[in-house]
Amino acid sequence: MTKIRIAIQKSGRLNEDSLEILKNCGISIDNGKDQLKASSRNFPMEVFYLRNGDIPQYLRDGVVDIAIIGENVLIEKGHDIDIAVKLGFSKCRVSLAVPKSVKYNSVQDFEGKRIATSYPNTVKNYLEEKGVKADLHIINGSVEIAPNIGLADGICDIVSSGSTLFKNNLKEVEVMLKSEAVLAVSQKITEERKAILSKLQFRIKSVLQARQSKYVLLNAPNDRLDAVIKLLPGMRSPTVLPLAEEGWSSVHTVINKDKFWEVIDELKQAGAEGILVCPIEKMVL
Ligand SMILES: Nc1ncnc2c1ncn2[C@@H]1O[C@H](COP(=O)(O)OP(=O)(O)OP(=O)(O)O)[C@@H](O)[C@H]1O
Ligand SMILES: O=P(O)(O)OC[C@H]1O[C@H](OP(=O)(O)OP(=O)(O)O)[C@H](O)[C@@H]1O
Ligand SMILES: [Mg+2]
Repeated sequence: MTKIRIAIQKSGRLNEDSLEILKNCGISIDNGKDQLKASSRNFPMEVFYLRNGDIPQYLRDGVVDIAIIGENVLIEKGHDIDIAVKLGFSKCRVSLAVPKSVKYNSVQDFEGKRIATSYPNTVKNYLEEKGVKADLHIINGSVEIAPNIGLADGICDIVSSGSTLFKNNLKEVEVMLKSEAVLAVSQKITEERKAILSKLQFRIKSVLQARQSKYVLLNAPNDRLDAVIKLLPGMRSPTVLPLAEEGWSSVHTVINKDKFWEVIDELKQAGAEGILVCPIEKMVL
């Protein structure tokens, strides 16, 4: 039987969330400790556990068909690789930073300076576009220490909370790109495996939509129903059911989780009571 071959980071920041999203898609993976390859019991899929930085080459060679990888790595090493869907986790940016004490005006300040980074292509392209020439020092980790030990004048690295920059007395001065985990696809994927990919994509979409949404149940007096319903768009329109107590209704709907706290005060003011908010496991539109 044909299986789709997916690359997942062996260990590191993407590993857990990548396995979690497959699990939420109902895909069980037999996973022995220290195994570099595993198969799914209930979906035509083989999983390869690889280093994040090696994955673009595996995709290019067609050794794997798809991968869960940081968009930033594709920008650095995989311009020829397609993105099927953005996965909404491991959000970060790739930025230039300099010591806090340095007075910074513009990207032109990097002219002739030494920049330490693990993302040389990204920095080179960014600076070329701005007409700036700098001297790049490629290092694989602990990049933020470079200015403190006299290795570089500035750095380019991943920033999320900013705490690593802060602890190393650096400040972020240019955001070069924003990134999140994505499902990437090899250009060499066969038609047969594309059919499996489209099944997987359908499941991932349902999981991501569900993660973004909450199921809301509330009670409202019938004479306030119109005002309550106006605040609740729902998937099509809210469900309204009579309560056992005369003159009251129960309203059921789906709300985008980012909007929930905004809407709740308005709902209370409009007369809603006993508001319940529940997670949604899957959502098929
Ligand atoms: N602090 C962070 N916050 C959010 N996302 C991050 C952060 N650091 C890294 N990422 C994202 O997670 C990906 C994996 O990062 P991680 O540090 O685990 O691996 P790595 O050392 O770059 O790769 P490898 O697997 O080759 O060792 C990065 O490419 C980036 O997309
Ligand atoms: O802005 P922050 O929230 O501090 O995150 C940024 C840091 O996270 C990543 O390092 P990681 O912890 O993955 O270590 P690594 O260099 O060993 O990959 C990245 O390389 C930064 O150093
Ligand atoms: Mg890291």
